[in-house]
Amino acid sequence: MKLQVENLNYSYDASPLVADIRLHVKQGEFVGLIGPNGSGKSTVLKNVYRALKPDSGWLAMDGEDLQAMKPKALALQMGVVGQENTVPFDFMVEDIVGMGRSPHKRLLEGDRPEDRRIVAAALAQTGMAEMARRNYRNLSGGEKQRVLLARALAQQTELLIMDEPTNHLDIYYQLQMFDLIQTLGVTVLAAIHDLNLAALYCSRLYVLKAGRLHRAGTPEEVLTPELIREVYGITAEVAVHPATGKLSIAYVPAGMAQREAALVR
Ligand SMILES: Nc1ncnc2c1ncn2[C@@H]1O[C@H](COP(=O)(O)OP(=O)(O)OP(=O)(O)O)[C@@H](O)[C@H]1O
Repeated sequence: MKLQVENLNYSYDASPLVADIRLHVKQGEFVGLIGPNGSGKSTVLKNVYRALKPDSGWLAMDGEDLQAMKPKALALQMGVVGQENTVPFDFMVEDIVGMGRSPHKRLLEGDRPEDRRIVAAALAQTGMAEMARRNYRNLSGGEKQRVLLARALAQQTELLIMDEPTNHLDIYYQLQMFDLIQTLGVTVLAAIHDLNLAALYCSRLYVLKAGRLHRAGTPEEVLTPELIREVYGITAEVAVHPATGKLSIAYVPAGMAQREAALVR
């Protein structure tokens, strides 16, 4: 399943918030969307998963116009792990994960043994099996995030759109979640804040700055100290880590850099 976004423009009010966004995710690719707070990552993703309607632009999955797709057809092909993780009612964890099966069922059809098996597998894969009967509302932020991933896994789509899917997770579950997603071999577009995680898992990155695409390329092409300074305004050292063979980024706080400079003088 490939995803194409061409010349996406979106504004919440009169001034354009994201403009001329063009991004492509090839079949099976894990692509990251990075950029500072407020740069428009969620806005782009919301246009992709149709929580927002583009002012203009063309978005497609395998060449099929996303905006013209019926909701059920879309839900069979695109799973979403969004930032918003509140639910209005008292649902049990397994109920929420079970919602991932609804696009696969006919109207009012109950759970089939296959659905129960898939839900149980998704709960096990995300380490939530023992909390299956807990009230979702009483979970921690990280546990909720794992439930929402489990729901997306139960949906069994070929494309996953994820908005900061690991921001509440401890480091074990951050790695476990991305490892798991990688082994699924599905196509992924994910907004990611942690540049080290992005470097570990993404084959390509798109960098947003103030609603515009600032750079695109492999982590090695994109995550240079110069770009990190341009986009985030901080000093960073970037090296290939011998243990992973991937880029590793160390941030140098401004105060520390000044003290170092003073010592050298
Ligand atoms: N419903 C809305 N109405 C008006 N402005 C909005 C709305 N939602 C978001 N914005 C603004 O749009 C800008 C981009 O927000 P967005 O959530 O897309 O950024 P982001 O890159 O995902 O940020 P973060 O890293 O903080 O999650 C922000 O300045 C935000 O305040």
